[in-house]
Amino acid sequence: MDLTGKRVFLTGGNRGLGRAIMEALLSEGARVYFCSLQAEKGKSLEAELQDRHGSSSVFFRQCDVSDADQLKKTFDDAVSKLGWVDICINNAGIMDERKMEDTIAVNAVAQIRGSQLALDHMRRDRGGRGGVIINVVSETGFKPVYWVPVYTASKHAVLGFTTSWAKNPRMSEMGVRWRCVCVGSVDTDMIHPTEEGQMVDQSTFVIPFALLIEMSEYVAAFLKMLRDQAHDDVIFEIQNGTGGRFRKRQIVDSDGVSNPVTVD
Ligand SMILES: NC(=O)C1=CN([C@@H]2O[C@H](COP(=O)(O)OP(=O)(O)OC[C@H]3O[C@@H](n4cnc5c(N)ncnc54)[C@H](O)[C@@H]3O)[C@@H](O)[C@H]2O)C=CC1
Ligand SMILES: CCCCC/C=C\C=C\C(=O)C/C=C\C/C=C\CCCC(=O)O
Repeated sequence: MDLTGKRVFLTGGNRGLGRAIMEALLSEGARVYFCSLQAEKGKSLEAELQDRHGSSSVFFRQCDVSDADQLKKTFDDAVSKLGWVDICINNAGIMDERKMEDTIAVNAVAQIRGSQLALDHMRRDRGGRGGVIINVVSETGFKPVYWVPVYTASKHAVLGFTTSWAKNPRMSEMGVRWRCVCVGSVDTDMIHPTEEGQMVDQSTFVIPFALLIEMSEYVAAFLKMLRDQAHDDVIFEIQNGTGGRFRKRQIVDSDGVSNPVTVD
């Protein structure tokens, strides 16, 4: 897919992974509408990026994605500013085991709701132009991680939702592709818990620096995934040093590989 002129809706764009992807997409000639919780940071980033890429290339609106009404109004505003949305990136997320409801609301419900808004807008069978819906999940979407069980549950939810929609037999008629970005750890604010309790058993938590993925590798892999329209697979895994790859989820019996069951 040529990204020039593509119209992108992105949640959580003011820092971390979202910001890096937004800047890369703008450099590729895409136009991006982004939202985040922090109004001041978002406004100043919008001004900085408009100076660099042009005033009609990037738009910001403050939005709490866990508020259904705010998310709908923000998505509608993106459509009105951009004309339409080709690529929806549900990226906003939090990690704090003390805030179970918030974690599920932001990481799972808001990504699901964002996907539904995008699908309704993009569906060719209902007059839309088609598009791609990308949910930024995590490796925790398909593996247990004992430091962060609630966070892990929220990511499993989005993986289940996304792979289920992608299986809909009418999806090619709808003209929509689905992706789950399942990335390992990238050094952003999120992976540095500052308060006791943000993770379970923080005392045993050590960041294995050798596993960290460089932001530049994350961005390159993400763009590779976006350009690749050939794959039916939904899960795109990004691990340190791999450059990213599509993969299937398998359930393997405890006696090894005797009877692997591919579930997507
Ligand atoms: N950093 C990492 O190692 C990994 C991150 N991820 C996922 O990537 C996504 C981005 O994470 P990072 O950039 O690392 O984190 P970050 O903490 O640097 O950025 C999170 C972004 O989400 C936004 N956000 C949070 N709550 C929001 C809300 N209620 N409404 C609107 N925006 C909200 C923040 O404003 C911020 O822009 C998250 O979904 C995270 O779970 C996945 C795997 C690994
Ligand atoms: C490698 C550093 C671990 C930092 C964990 C903190 C937050 C991670 C959030 C993510 O979404 C990252 C996704 C996966 C890494 C988490 C655990 C690694 C488990 C290692 C393993 O058993 O494979």
